[in-house]
Order: sequence, then C-alpha cells, then structure tokens
Amino acid sequence: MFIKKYRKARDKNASILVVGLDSDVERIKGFDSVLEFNEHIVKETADLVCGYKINIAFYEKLGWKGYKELEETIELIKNETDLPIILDAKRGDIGNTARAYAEAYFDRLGVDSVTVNPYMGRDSIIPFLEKGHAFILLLTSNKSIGDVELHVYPKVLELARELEKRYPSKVGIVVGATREEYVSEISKRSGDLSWLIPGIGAQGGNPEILRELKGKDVVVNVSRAIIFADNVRKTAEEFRELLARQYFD
Ligand SMILES: O=C(O)c1cc(=O)[nH]c(=O)n1[C@@H]1O[C@H](COP(=O)(O)O)[C@@H](O)[C@H]1O
Repeated sequence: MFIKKYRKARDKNASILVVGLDSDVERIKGFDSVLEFNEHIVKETADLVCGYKINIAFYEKLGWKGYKELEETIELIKNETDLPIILDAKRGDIGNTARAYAEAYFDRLGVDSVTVNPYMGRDSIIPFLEKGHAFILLLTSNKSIGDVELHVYPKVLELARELEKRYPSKVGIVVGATREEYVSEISKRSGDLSWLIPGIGAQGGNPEILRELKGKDVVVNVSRAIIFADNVRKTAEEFRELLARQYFD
C-alpha cells in the first residue's frame, strides 16, 4: 500500500525526496539502455529517497521496447528496494476505460500510485482508487494554469476530500512548487490528503513551501536536476538535505 511504504521509507531514509526517472533516451549518455541508466540511478539513490516516480512518456516514446524497459525498471525497483513507485501517466477517461488503465498499472505493472487528471470527474478517478493510490492534478507547475485550473481547483480539492473519505489514505493531490502563493490556503483545506510536489530543480520551484506542510504526507519529485547531474549521488544528497531542512526541522 502506497502510504505505508512511503511513510516507512520517509522515516528510514529521513527523506521526502522522490527521484523522477524521466530517463530520456537522448540524454542517457554512456549507458546502453534506459534500463541500465535506471539501474545506475537506483543504485546511487535508493537510501536517499522515499520513492521513485516514473513518467511514462519517456518510455512510450520508444514503443514496445520502451514499455519493456518500463516493466523491467519497475521489477528492478521492487526486487532491490522496498520503495513505493508512482507512475506518472496523468490519465482520465470514462469509467470503463479508466478501469482498463487501472488494471494495466496496478495489476500488470504493479506500481503503488498513479497520477490522474480530474477533468472528467469522479467516475474517471474511482477505478484507480479501487486498486491503489492516486495523485489528482490540482494546481500544476506549468505556466498555463490560468487557462483552466485556476477556475476549477477549489472544486477539484473538494472532490479529492470527498473521495478521501470513501477511500482513506488512497487519495493525493499534485501541487507544483512554483505555486507558492496558493500552498497555505490549500494546506488548510487539504485534510488527510497526501501531496505530490514537482517543480523543484529544473523548474525553479521554491522548497520553502514545505514549511506549510509539516506533518502531512508529502513527496517532492526532482527529475532532470538529479538524474542528469554529473554526480548523481551527491546531488541527490543535497536535495534530500534541502527538503529535509524545510520539512522536518
Ligand atoms: O504530475 C507530475 O508529476 C507533474 C505535475 C506538475 O505540475 N508538474 C510537473 O513537472 N510534473 C512532472 O514532474 C516531473 C518534473 O520533472 P523535472 O522538472 O525534470 O524535475 C515531470 O515528470 C513532469 O511531468
């Protein structure tokens, strides 16, 4: 179960850092395959993180071979560690189709959590919650939040809270670290929801927002700034410390 695995890893490794395996084949110089690259990243970071997030786009772009590397990467993390795996797929579709996605990710791939897009409402989210944990996009880190999200995020937060009552410990929200002006307000209304915070590192988000979130279940994703660093282990250690100073102290 995602929350149990996350809390155990967070406490053991004193870390709320999740490394994002956005292992773009164009940037994995010196490695023969994405799997080999991921093996190296996991070996260097497993004792510094509370989980891994895998963005499916970087695997899908390689076709069936990429999907195989995705399966093998998940197997590797499960065999070598007790760390939870978040599959970043940002899905959202009618219930019947959502069920097929949930079967693919939870039953076949065996991940612990999935990111979902709430635009189509609760019947597109519930199939995921019946099988595992889901992080619902609330206020994302990208520039265009004014187009849609800013108009609807209070509704999405309400929906996430409602779902959390029915599926305790299985519902989370995604809030970009670049959204600092909204964090305090969302935190007050977020109850027991878990948080996935991307946007620190390459996107320049502010780690100080973590001060508002002490005591909550929080994971902070850093992808490019760690996996493509010259010294992966040292960089991961620095991010772990930076986040821990804000969140634990
Ligand atoms: O759901 C996500 O993980 C996500 C939400 C969001 O608001 N912003 C965001 O960057 N992400 C993802 O988080 C990762 C960020 O990667 P870096 O910018 O390289 O650290 C990518 O996999 C994004 O797709």
